[in-house]
Amino acid sequence: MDVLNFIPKDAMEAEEENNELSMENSSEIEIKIEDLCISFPDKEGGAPITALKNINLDIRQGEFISLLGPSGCGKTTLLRTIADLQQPTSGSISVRGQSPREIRMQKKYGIVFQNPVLYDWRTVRRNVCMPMEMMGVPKKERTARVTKMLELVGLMEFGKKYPHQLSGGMQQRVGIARALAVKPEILLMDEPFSALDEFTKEKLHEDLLRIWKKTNKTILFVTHNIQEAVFLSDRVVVLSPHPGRVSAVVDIDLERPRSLEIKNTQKFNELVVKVRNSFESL
Ligand SMILES: Nc1ncnc2c1ncn2[C@@H]1O[C@H](COP(=O)(O)OP(=O)(O)OP(=O)(O)O)[C@@H](O)[C@H]1O
Repeated sequence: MDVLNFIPKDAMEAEEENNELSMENSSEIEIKIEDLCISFPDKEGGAPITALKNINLDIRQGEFISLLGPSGCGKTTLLRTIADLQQPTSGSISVRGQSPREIRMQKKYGIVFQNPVLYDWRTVRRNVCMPMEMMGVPKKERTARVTKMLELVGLMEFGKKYPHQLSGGMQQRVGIARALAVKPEILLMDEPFSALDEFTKEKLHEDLLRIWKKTNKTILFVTHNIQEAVFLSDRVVVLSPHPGRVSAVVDIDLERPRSLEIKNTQKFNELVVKVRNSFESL
């Protein structure tokens, strides 16, 4: 079986039925970022480092947004601030009218990092289960939820394996299943595929789009890869460095559902050029 291509439709349909949010809400603003500035003290006693300057951005419920930019432009800082792992120096972020802290406390964020940080001594099932154990989800529900998530990411046959028995792409799928298992409303993904080879990455791109469509999550996806951002996103937020700021927001009006063939189209390549040309001060 080709694990990377296999995501059963039933699992996704079940997930869709379970989804508490309706597409009717899809034009609602979910995340509002206003005049956000973040500075860090300079470790050598110099002037503070301005990581982000005057960021203004509205993100709608159910959108797939990429934060794109070169190293040091503040992508991770912005994601961490939305996740309440970093506090604004000035300006504000509200999520569904609440603070990032309130949303984090309600477990409405799912976070996927570049390195999935799996526990080697736990099986795949028990890795996916772990956040639910910490939340005190009853065992019966945990078990059902893990099964559903493994179906969703195409790893049903690997539940009893340990992380070291999986490829990098499969480990990242476990990370996605674990993030989704707590039923987040918003998925925050920080360069989740950047360590993977191109073939695995492309398969995960297609599968991520299917999972996104079926679960109707809002996704914020950090990347420095222009093609990746264009292929996945509804909008690409282009960040430029020194200081980190939004230099453009590019609408990606490619039809959905998207398959890899779309990369061969003139429109895709025009959008890649448009995004590339929108960087400032590189
Ligand atoms: N905790 C911190 N203390 C001091 N400076 C920081 C801290 N976190 C980030 N910075 C600085 O803020 C700027 C933005 O960093 P950030 O990691 O958000 O960028 P990035 O776009 O995600 O980069 P990369 O693609 O390399 O991960 C950089 O100049 C970085 O050195």
